Amino acid sequence: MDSSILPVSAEDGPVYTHETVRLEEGLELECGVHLAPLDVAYCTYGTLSPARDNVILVCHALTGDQYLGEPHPLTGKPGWWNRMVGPGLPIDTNRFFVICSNVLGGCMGSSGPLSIRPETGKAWDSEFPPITMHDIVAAQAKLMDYLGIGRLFAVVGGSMGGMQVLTWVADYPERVFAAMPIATSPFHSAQNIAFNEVSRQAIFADPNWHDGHYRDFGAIPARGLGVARMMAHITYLSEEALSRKFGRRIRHEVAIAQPASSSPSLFGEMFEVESYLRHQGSTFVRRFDANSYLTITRAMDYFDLAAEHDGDLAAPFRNTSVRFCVVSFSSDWLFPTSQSRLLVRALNRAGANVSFVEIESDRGHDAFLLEEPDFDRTVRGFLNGAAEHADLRKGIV
Ligand SMILES: CC(=O)SCCNC(=O)CCNC(=O)[C@H](O)C(C)(C)COP(=O)(O)OP(=O)(O)OC[C@H]1O[C@@H](n2cnc3c(N)ncnc32)[C@H](O)[C@@H]1OP(=O)(O)O
Ligand SMILES: N[C@@H](CCO)C(=O)O
Repeated sequence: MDSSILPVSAEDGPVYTHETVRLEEGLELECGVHLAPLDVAYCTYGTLSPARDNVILVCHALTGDQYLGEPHPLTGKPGWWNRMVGPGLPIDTNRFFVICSNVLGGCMGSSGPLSIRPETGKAWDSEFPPITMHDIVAAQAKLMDYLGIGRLFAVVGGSMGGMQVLTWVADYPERVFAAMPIATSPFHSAQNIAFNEVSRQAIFADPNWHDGHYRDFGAIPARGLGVARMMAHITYLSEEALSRKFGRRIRHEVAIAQPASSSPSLFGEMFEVESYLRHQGSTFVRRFDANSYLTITRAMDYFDLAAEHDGDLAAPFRNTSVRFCVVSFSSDWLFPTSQSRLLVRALNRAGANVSFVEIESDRGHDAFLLEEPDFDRTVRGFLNGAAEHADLRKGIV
């Protein structure tokens, strides 16, 4: 293993890097397929300590990627957590070395439907094998092996990122010191599977779907994927947030732009909220692949930690030494606080060291991506407190 690719002090290298590693040995997936080679695309922020003990792995959500701190290469938009990760920010890169990798199944450089299948020389497209949260985390663990990082100081993530956090602790308990699952759940609920299914059906209904081989036809199911995102985006917000942003306002320039007609038109006027959702749908299809969307939503649907342990959610965490901080948002109706409470109760039954914070916010599920001072204080406090504890323990041992 060549560990020299990582800067180990500020003088040794840049504070931001992005790379893709190709692991020829590949990965044995839960479905039985041996996926080789395995590509993992990742970004790092900050500087690795000489003892390699300051690593925070940030796990991204369904349509996130490794560009949490830097502008997105396709859209040019700021990194999705650039207000959270950086020098002096709650996840302080003056202290911590942050790694974020594109999930297995994703479309930003890690192995997924866009990758070339060695046997055919063509992209996998819709034939990419089904994956689970365990596979996603196993790919990250292989990246950590490659980088020579044995133990993570912390694993942090929101939404599907939180599912990965829990999977890390369940699958690699000895490799995690602290864990922060945010706006997440130990299982994907029936309601959330239902929403995912509507998104998927929107994609399948697009005439450009072509059974997932749309790229062979030089097409993409943009309408279907766009509608999928529009629908999903509603679930990331809240009634209060939508009312505050748009109310029942009409988008006048659209209404005025309608062609003159003697008969009244059913859609002569467009509500601001309609325009907003169309914008969210159309910008999304420029940066995301439909087969990746299907692959990852299915991995979320399969996620149910208790079911894997005969219904006992405490089982995967029994006798864990990991310190947890579970965070939920009061207006999140996609991953409601009740699901975080279930998790916290199970962690308590398992004898885990766990704290729980429900952040008061009326901005719904995506609040974890937005400016929320109480949330920032919670993240900063937990990570710095855990770091002090880690240092203290080092002194004792
Ligand atoms: C953890 C992860 O991995 S997540 C990473 C995935 N990334 C995302 O989900 C990003 C997409 N999501 C969003 O943009 C989410 O709405 C949020 C919550 C993250 C951002 O929220 P906010 O900052 O409040 O932005 P808001 O929801 O108002 O959207 C702003 C966009 O809507 C557009 N917009 C606002 N009002 C209207 C309107 N009436 N008509 C058309 N467009 C509109 C803005 O121009 C802006 O466009 P841009 O993003 O292309 O610049
Ligand atoms: N905005 C987030 C929501 C899901 O957590 C995403 O697109 O991944």
